[in-house]
Amino acid sequence: MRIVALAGGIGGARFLRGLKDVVAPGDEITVIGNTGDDIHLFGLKVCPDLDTVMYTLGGGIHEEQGWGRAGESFAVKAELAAYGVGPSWFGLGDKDFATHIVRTQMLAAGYPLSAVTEALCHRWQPGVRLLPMSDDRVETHVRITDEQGSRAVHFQEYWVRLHAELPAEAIVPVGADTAKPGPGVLEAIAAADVILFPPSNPVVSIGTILAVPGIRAAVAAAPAPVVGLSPIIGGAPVRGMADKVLAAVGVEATAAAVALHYGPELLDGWLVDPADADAVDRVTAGGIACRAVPLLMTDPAATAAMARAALELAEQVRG
Ligand SMILES: O=c1nc2n(C[C@H](O)[C@H](O)[C@H](O)CO)c3cc(O)ccc3cc-2c(=O)[nH]1
Repeated sequence: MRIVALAGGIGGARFLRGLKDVVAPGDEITVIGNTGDDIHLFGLKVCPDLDTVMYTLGGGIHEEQGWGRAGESFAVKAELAAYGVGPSWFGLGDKDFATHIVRTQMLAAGYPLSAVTEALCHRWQPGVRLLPMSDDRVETHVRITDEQGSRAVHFQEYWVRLHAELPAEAIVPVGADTAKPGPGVLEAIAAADVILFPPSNPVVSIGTILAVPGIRAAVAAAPAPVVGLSPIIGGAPVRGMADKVLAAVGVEATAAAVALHYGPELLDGWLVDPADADAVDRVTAGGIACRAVPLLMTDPAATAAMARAALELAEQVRG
């Protein structure tokens, strides 16, 4: 079976680890990774969501954080600060720097991001094919208003330095409108037997992937059933600040609202947590099959059960 998942960072990567546990030998998992979180720092290109998937599935992730490497040190970061070279609010560790140096070196040599990602994954062996949503530069910016007035800040500054405390007035994936789907992306979607939307951020992760011209239409037209898992449990995001960016696009932070935001032209099935069982009728009425199953990824067994439930729902809705 060919499974395609559109994934962002921490939630998506953790879900994929459970998916790997439940697929049969010979099944192929292709991950279309969000690159809108990418940021250029110290002359290096950092790809947080691609790296989180690669490190999580490759066994190098800092488990509690869900980003960056396990067993990190921050000597380079301290030296940069000693030179007064910022920003200091983004925690790049010494091991992580090597990834960004290799990536930037390969990009400078003319390799596209997709080839760079393949090369990095050759070391990490994540057990999935990780495709950037695009080889073109897309960077999500957030419009905010504070004492300096109204301005756009890079998503990472909004998320990490500002802790998403200010309302996000608009979310702009800069470059998305002229970006092309990365190599293999549309082909993987068309050839998929199942397409999954893991519990990633529906706006800045999966929404950004769908903003690349051609990808949303490809998912909508795909013969495969599309099943998503709610990132909202009990009316609140499990982690991160998804409610802040949902508000920016006028979507309430509920399990039902996110499903209807994707819409029945994209989704065939949607899983909600039992805490949101009241959403089942609303989602079903919206033309999307809906089931309530435990969605808290408390441990590998729980995550595997979620992945199994998603694949089962896909078979039930397969038209
Ligand atoms: O909250 C934080 N998130 C950090 N993240 C997480 C990042 O902001 C998120 O993973 C995504 O961009 C949101 O999904 C990093 C991710 C990387 O790949 C590399 C470095 C960082 C550093 C931080 C950090 O200092 N604080």
